[in-house]
Amino acid sequence: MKIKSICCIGAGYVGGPTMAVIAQKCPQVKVTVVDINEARINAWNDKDLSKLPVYEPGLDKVVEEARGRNLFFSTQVDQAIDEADMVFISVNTPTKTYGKGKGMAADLKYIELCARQIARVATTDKIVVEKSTLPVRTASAIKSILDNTNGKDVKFQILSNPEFLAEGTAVTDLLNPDRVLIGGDNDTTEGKEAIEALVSIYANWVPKEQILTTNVWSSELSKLTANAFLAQRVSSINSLSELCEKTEADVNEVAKAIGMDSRIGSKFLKASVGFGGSCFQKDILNLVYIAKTYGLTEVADYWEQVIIMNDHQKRRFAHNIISTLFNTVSGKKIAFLGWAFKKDTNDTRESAAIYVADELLSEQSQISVYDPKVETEQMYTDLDYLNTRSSEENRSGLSVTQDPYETCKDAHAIAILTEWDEFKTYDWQKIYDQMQKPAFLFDGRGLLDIPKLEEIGFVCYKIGSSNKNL
Ligand SMILES: NC(=O)c1ccc[n+]([C@@H]2O[C@H](COP(=O)([O-])OP(=O)(O)OC[C@H]3O[C@@H](n4cnc5c(N)ncnc54)[C@H](O)[C@@H]3O)[C@@H](O)[C@H]2O)c1
Ligand SMILES: O=c1ccn([C@@H]2O[C@H](COP(=O)(O)OP(=O)(O)O[C@H]3O[C@H](CO)[C@@H](O)[C@H](O)[C@H]3O)[C@@H](O)[C@H]2O)c(=O)[nH]1
Repeated sequence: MKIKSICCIGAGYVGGPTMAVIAQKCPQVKVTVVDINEARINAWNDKDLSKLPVYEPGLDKVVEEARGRNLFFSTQVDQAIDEADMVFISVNTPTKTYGKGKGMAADLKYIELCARQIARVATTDKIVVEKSTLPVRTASAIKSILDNTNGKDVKFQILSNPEFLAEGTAVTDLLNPDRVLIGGDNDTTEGKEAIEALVSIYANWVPKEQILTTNVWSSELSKLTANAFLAQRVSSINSLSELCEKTEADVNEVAKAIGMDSRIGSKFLKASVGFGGSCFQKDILNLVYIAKTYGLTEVADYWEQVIIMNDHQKRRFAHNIISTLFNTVSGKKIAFLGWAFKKDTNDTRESAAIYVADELLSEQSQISVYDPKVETEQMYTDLDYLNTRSSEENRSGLSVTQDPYETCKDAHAIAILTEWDEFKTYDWQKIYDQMQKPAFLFDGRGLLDIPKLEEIGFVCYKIGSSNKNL
């Protein structure tokens, strides 16, 4: 089966970049990305490419090439579904905030709405592709909805095609993926044809040996597993960062030493203020919930520890600032460099910065933030979402500037929350001169040249080293 038209429901951090790359690499396929969020669609259609709703290095070029040729962004969801041979579902699947499984299970209401909408609208056979990250066995629920509510004898095939891109490197990850995973029904001719149809899309730029096909359940579970393993490495090294601080070992040296063992590997061993992002915590909680649902208590507890460690790491960083600043930050200005959950993205979901700010605001500090890509209102939305204090209190406790020197001026301490490269290039002498003394600096990312800063006069804390001067 040759795919001529693709619809993707959800124009977010995954739907937008993924479809832009598919459109760029498959000029013969019409790709329409739809969303109910009109402002987001308008931003995707903005002539000014710096206004795209997702900031990713290189994305503007890909969109520029394909948009209007075979890549379209629209709010006409029904029309795009009906036209398509293949429909990707790439909507959000956040942690449930209500009812059974609150705080753990994935909220699948948006997925179910999509399935019902596809069933209602479809007049021709469709391959429905799960691009969102979903609990294992969700495909059977989607299939049941599609088969039972269409009523027009339309045939549906369900594929699982989880996305492994990381934000900040989305375009290069999509262009050169380690693997593309496609789960489908290998037992039937129709299932095999559907798998082949999706394989042939990716084969336009991904070598065939890197396109892995499995059964649907393995594919769904592999996505949660991959994120759990990655996050586990960060929590593992973060747990040791605390031990390093007590023992005069250096976590970067330890990471390098163990990472040179090819069985361990060197990636994802960077100690930090804690992992953030929209995926790791959500997906591990989901995995824990699934394990609990099957009565697998030990399995659930094992993975939950990754989250417990991460929460500890964020809290520990904030408490360390408070205790170092003579046990009080009340009324003291603390400068935050970075708010995004990692560099090269404007995404702030679950960013460690939010939690560190929340702890410090509870101690009545005055926070000033600079982040090169995050909008001011987003920071307030992030804090308000925690519900710790009123929106007015968040606004009076935290201010935002567009100038890092302004942010750091008169501060008692600077905290590095995101590893933006530009922070390394600042005039640190100038920053030091304009700060309160002692000028404390807390590097939550192991980003800066600490000996050089100490020479200037800063009193530095670096995650995972013994910090003898403090
Ligand atoms: N962000 C990542 O880096 C990443 C990577 C891999 C996988 N994922 C997974 O991909 C999925 C999407 O993540 P995201 O970060 O792109 O989310 P997102 O919140 O950025 O985007 C989701 C979009 O779906 C839209 N939407 C929701 N319901 C809709 C409906 N019924 N009809 C039309 N549009 C609808 C929302 O308006 C939103 O714009 C999640 O399951 C996530 O776990 C995310
Ligand atoms: O050694 C490391 C590596 C990462 N992090 C932090 O971990 C978080 C997540 O980083 P990263 O995984 O690079 O970004 P995400 O965009 O969240 O990507 C993850 O989550 C996506 C959504 O499921 C998956 O598709 C990706 O494969 C997976 O890497 C960030 O806060 C990083 O700062 C560290 O602290 N130390």
